[in-house]
Amino acid sequence: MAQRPPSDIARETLKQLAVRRLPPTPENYQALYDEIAGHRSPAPFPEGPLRHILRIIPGQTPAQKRLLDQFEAAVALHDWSALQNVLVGYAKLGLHPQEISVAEPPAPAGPTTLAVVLPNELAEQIARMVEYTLPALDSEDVRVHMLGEQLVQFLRQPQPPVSTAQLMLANFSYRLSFATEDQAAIRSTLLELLHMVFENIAALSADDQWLSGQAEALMAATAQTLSLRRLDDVRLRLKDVIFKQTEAKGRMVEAQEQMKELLAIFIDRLAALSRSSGNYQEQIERCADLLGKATTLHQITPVLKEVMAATRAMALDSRVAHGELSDLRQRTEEKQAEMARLQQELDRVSAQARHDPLTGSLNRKGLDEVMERELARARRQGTPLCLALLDVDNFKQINDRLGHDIGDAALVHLADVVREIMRPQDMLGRYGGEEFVLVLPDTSLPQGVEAMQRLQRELSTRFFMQGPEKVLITFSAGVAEIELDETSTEALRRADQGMYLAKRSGKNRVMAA
Ligand SMILES: Nc1nc2c(ncn2[C@@H]2O[C@H](COP(=O)(O)OP(=O)(O)OP(=O)(O)O)[C@@H](O)[C@H]2O)c(=O)[nH]1
Repeated sequence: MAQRPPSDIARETLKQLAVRRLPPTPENYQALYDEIAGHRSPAPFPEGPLRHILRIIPGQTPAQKRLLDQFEAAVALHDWSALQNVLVGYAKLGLHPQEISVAEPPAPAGPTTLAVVLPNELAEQIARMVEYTLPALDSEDVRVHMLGEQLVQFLRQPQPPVSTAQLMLANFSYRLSFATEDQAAIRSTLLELLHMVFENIAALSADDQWLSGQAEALMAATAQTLSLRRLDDVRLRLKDVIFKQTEAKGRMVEAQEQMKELLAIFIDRLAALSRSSGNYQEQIERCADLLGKATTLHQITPVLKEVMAATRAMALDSRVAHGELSDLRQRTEEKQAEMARLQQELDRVSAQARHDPLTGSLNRKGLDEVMERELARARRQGTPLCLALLDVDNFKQINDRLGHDIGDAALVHLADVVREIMRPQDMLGRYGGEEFVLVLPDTSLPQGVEAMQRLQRELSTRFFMQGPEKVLITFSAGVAEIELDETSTEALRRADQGMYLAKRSGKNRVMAA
């Protein structure tokens, strides 16, 4: 079919616009034109959007500037293949950093291909930061891990170009923002769940003061944002709760068993009693019958004898049964009284619990009280008071290698050595999982540091034996002397910082804070 000249098609298009009463917009004109011409016109060149891109792509280095000029020319000429070359040029800037010389700040215009590269030290710092971040993210988020690993790999190449690093960092941090949002949501949902569990424990144990007290403490701990220390606290308390619940359940099962036994004996006795009274009834009826028929004293005498014997046997049986039953009742009452006493005792001791059940050292509550008491005394008497915070070194390894129970035993060993080595007036409290606080009255900072170092030396000579294996337990510690205007919490925070420094400086050492 012969092609119609464009002027013809244009005329026809205008006519059709009028005939079809279409608004004369460029889109309607284009669509009608295509219809009449019988083909689709090529899409217009996107000059506007491309000029927008032109304004934002980097053009600092001479190489970038050169490519920018080429980009502008390609847009002006509507030249797709020139544009393609420019894009390939940009990609190469990032792909071959070794061909690009360092230029920071950018060198004056020149013919060589130059790009700004990241100083190696900075690149390494960023790489490490990304590396440290990755384990904290959800391992199921494959994309963020992949982007992170690519970024780390790229940053560890010699002289990574800033522009590529910037792009990769932007991609990674975009993805990271979702991942961290997810993490925050997971944490708060977990906290809510924990909170619900604790609420449930509290509701179930409303009549047990100790349990509901512990459950309240757990609820308070989970009402705040999470920190490792708080989690440790929650874990320890939960351990206590589980222990107490298991113990209480065991006692209940035992009591139930005893009650069942008593009831079984009781039923046996009742059955025996009704059996013997049934026999008695029969005997008496038979005797009454014989008596009715008897006409002589001779005939009556054996009947009377039988009645007497049956009555005596019945009375004896009743006495025995009565004796046994009152014995049973007494034993039941004693059991009940003992259980009530045990429960009261347990509640009383638990309510006042100041000690950690594992190591026998003070618990947080006991420690707080002791610190306040010693602080008041030190202020009254004008004597120095030191707080030392010690954390067992590499304790996770002990747990992982020897098991949690042996880990527990190691903590008990440490507490025993502390009690043996330190002065009687020094007090030991368990602050968290493998963290302990020592309250050292009448002790200046140098003396406190000296005392803790002595403890370290002694601990290294008293091995924690595991069969034939000698397990060496060491710790890092920070020591703070409480200042005049300071609270014990503030001093403890300083000691914590000292301990942290001791860990950072290689562990098994004591730092004054
Ligand atoms: N067996 C036992 N382990 C506990 C107890 N409380 C805390 N832990 C464990 O102690 C370990 C502490 O590990 P980290 O905080 O990594 O410390 P670490 O291994 O001592 O390392 P550093 O402190 O850096 O020397 C964790 O594995 C806890 O599970 C406890 O009561 N018994």
